[in-house]
Amino acid sequence: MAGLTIDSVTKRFGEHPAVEALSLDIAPGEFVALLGPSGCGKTTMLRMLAGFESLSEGEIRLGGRTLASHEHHVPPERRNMAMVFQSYALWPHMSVADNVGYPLKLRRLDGETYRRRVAQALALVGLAPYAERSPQELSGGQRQRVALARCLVTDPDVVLLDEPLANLDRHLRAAMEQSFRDFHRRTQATLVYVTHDQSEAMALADRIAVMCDGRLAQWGTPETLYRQPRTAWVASFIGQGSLLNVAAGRPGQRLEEATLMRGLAAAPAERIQPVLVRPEHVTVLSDALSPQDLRGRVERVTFRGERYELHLRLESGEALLAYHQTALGEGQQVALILREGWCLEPET
Ligand SMILES: Nc1ncnc2c1ncn2[C@@H]1O[C@H](COP(=O)(O)OP(=O)(O)OP(=O)(O)O)[C@@H](O)[C@H]1O
Repeated sequence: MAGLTIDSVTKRFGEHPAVEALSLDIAPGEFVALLGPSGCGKTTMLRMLAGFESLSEGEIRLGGRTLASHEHHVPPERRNMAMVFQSYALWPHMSVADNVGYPLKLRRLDGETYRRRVAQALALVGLAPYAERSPQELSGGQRQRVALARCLVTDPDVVLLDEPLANLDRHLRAAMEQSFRDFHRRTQATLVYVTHDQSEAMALADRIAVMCDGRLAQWGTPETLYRQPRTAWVASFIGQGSLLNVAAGRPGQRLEEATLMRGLAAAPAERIQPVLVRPEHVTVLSDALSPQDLRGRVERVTFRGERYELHLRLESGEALLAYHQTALGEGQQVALILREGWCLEPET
């Protein structure tokens, strides 16, 4: 298995850079997500990996081999990569088995080898009993599994997936996430998965590249992105949380309760360090307030089944999100303890 290197890749359409100086080192067999809002360049990057799009600058390598640079372009069919699209792209007039075997036919494979590889690929995605059906007779999730089987039949080094769950409903998406994890475990292929859905990326990927306006905002494991986001933009994109200004700490530092609470109590002019506070790190006390407490007013309460979400307003005017086990009245005053905060880089 070969690692995939994206080295300072830029793609311009006219003057506009869709991807700018993007570098990622992807380990062999790693499951990587490209995550970001619509228009940030995820699909363009994936299409450059597949070979459907040329590069303006930089280089893409698989193992030691250059796949693409400004001067050099290995065509898609010679990259040993497979791509799964949002739309499944199945042939409606062919059976499930023929759809899966199609890439082998293109490679002029026939006979017993052909039948064995199609059967193995269908078994891997749990669709062996559906081999002779037509794709129209399958559910959305089953069609997406046919598309997965079709891409793994060629035994690719790298599988590229472009929002493969976007057309499925929420329940089916959760079941399909498990299919993707199984698929990854069994094939050991390197997977690059494009999505704008942070919870999907967090659930699936070993590492996530968060993209913003064609650039890499942060590259790390789901845990790192959640606990140690670099900027307020990344923090707002991954999970929930509140942004407060405090007079303590420096970017990349974790603040413990005492320092955080002191830093919040300082004069407004001194509170210049942006800090992320996750809602699970806020304790809400609803009885007997004392004058030195940090206070907030409940503005909105949302029931989430296992807990309530409280949207609070601090006396400084800043908004704070907290979780709580019981419902509180809107307008109620509460005392707050912030147990932990993470210092962010100021936005440039
Ligand atoms: N063929 C093209 N010609 C001109 N501009 C393009 C082309 N393809 C993409 N772009 C532009 O490049 C930018 C990035 O597009 P891209 O499709 O890569 O974003 P994305 O993050 O995948 O978005 P989405 O999630 O909506 O698919 C956008 O501003 C888009 O308009």
